[in-house]
Amino acid sequence: MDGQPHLYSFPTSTELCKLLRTYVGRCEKAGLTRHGVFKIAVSGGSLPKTLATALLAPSTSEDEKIHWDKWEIFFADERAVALDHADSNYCLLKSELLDKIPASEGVPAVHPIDTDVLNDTQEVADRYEQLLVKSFASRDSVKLPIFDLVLLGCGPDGHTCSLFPGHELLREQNAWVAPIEDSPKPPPCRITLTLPVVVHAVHIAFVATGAGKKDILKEIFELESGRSLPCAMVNEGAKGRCSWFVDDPAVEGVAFPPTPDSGPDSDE
Ligand SMILES: O=C1O[C@H](COP(=O)(O)O)[C@@H](O)[C@H](O)[C@H]1O
Repeated sequence: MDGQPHLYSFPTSTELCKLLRTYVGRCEKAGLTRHGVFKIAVSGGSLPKTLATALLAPSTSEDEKIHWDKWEIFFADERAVALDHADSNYCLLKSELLDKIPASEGVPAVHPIDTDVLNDTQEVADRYEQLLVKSFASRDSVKLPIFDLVLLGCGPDGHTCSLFPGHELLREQNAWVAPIEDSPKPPPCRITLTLPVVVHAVHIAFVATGAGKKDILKEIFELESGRSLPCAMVNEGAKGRCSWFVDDPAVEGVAFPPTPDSGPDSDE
């Protein structure tokens, strides 16, 4: 695998969703081969809707089939709010995707935050980290958890998860999950996977669609000033394990380093 992030650009989000499904399916297969389950961390924002379109479409072949009962779903970041709150990433994923999975296709294991301690964001983060320790302990020597796939969004300011530009959390090296109480995007109190955990995953993929992402993608991929943005730091840390799924409006006029292969992770 080469040392650069892969960039897959599609005329429309319909085409993007088709390839995103193929990519997630390959990541799932690799996870199942490796350890019999598929451990995925998902983001909020615009991602759950796109992911739902990709994954809820009927499968056209056995290869395309999603084995939901083998999925363990974690949250790349979460807002410190009740699970039925409009700001909750869990709530969003549930309404967009989880509630729509046909029962006959199996039920994924979903790991939301512990909402008993919402008044203490550090404790919410600590408990989520403990959950990861338990979930990953039997497999790894748990220096860092290794997700099979982390699915990320790219905010218009270059943030990803709840890692914001210039924030001290970008320097966190020890915690797996960290609290943030001064998020520049509301709500202020959140928890997030830290950068070392995100870039340690087997695969990392960004999904960014729409003309609203054009300026920030230009900065991330073309400009020196973009190198310190959280999304660019993921690119730098994950290199060839990182893929971007974008539509044409999101990358109009953006010059990218060439992607050397013909399809998502075709070298695996
Ligand atoms: O606040 C958040 O924003 C980012 C980006 O969202 P998008 O709507 O621009 O895709 C998201 O990835 C993150 O999970 C969420 O908490």
